[in-house]
Amino acid sequence: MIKANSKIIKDIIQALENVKNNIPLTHCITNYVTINDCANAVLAIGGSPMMADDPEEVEEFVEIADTLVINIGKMSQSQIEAMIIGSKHGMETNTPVVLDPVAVGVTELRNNLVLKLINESKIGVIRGNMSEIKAIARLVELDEILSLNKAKSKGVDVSEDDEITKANLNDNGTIVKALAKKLNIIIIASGAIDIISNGTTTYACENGDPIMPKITGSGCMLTSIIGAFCGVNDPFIGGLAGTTIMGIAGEIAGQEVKKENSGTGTFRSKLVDYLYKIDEQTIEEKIRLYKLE
Ligand SMILES: Nc1ncnc2c1ncn2[C@@H]1O[C@H](COP(=O)(O)OP(=O)(O)OP(=O)(O)O)[C@@H](O)[C@H]1O
Ligand SMILES: Cc1ncsc1CCO
Ligand SMILES: [Mg+2]
Repeated sequence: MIKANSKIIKDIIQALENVKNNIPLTHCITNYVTINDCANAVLAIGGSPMMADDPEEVEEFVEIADTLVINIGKMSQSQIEAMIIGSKHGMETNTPVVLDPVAVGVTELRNNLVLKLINESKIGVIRGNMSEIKAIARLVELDEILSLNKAKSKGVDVSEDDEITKANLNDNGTIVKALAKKLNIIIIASGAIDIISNGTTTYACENGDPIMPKITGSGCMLTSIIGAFCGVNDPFIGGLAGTTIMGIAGEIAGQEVKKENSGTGTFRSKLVDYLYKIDEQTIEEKIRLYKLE
């Protein structure tokens, strides 16, 4: 376990301070299922969310934004057009682009869109559950995955066979790292244990609570706050900060919900509360982060 006074944890704390001080304008083209949760998560962490998806105005928004989040959870043809225009303009304006490839691997439409975004623009970070990350690894024919059996897809949620556990952590870490290296993109696979890699260095984060996947959008919220972090931080540090801070907030909120015997509705509110309240001392006390080989 990495010690609280180590450089990487100081960097994570500094990343949070940078968000609070600079209030990154976080433009999100995202699904209407969880759009309000994403906007509130970005506000709670200290960013400024802007949610709009008309292709006619997306370039103007990217122009003023510090960062662009693209979430393909519930697309329409016009949203797809906005995502393509937005990510290309992100590349032209050096605006970091963070992609949430919801349910990639399930339909051809999603596969083609994700490949197009990866190939024709500059994506900085991809954050998905392990089913989604493996699906992308298959789409780009990553050697490390070609020999593995494909788990049955389960829509927007991770399939049981793909869940990250202690037993498969090293194998999944190898896939995440190899994909990050091949694409030159920060790859974050979330789950009971989160894996974060830049292709050279790979971390695992054990924070979180099993109640987190029982509300819709904890993944979408995570990607949105990673977007905010990347607006004012290096994308690897931003990805690490967003992932660990979301895990810690979810863990504290989950423990409170259990103690007071309430449920997922209360958890959803408490998660936003703890994203808002998290500070240096809480991060130092609670973070459970370590390096993988
Ligand atoms: N079993 C678990 N135990 C602890 N934390 C978890 C667990 N499952 C997910 N999480 C946490 O929940 C958050 C969302 O991750 P998850 O992998 O569920 O995203 P997702 O499948 O994309 O979600 P969605 O599509 O509903 O937004 C992450 O912060 C992750 O660490
Ligand atoms: C439930 C759901 N359906 C499309 S997007 C979404 C939010 C979680 O990804
Ligand atoms: Mg998701």
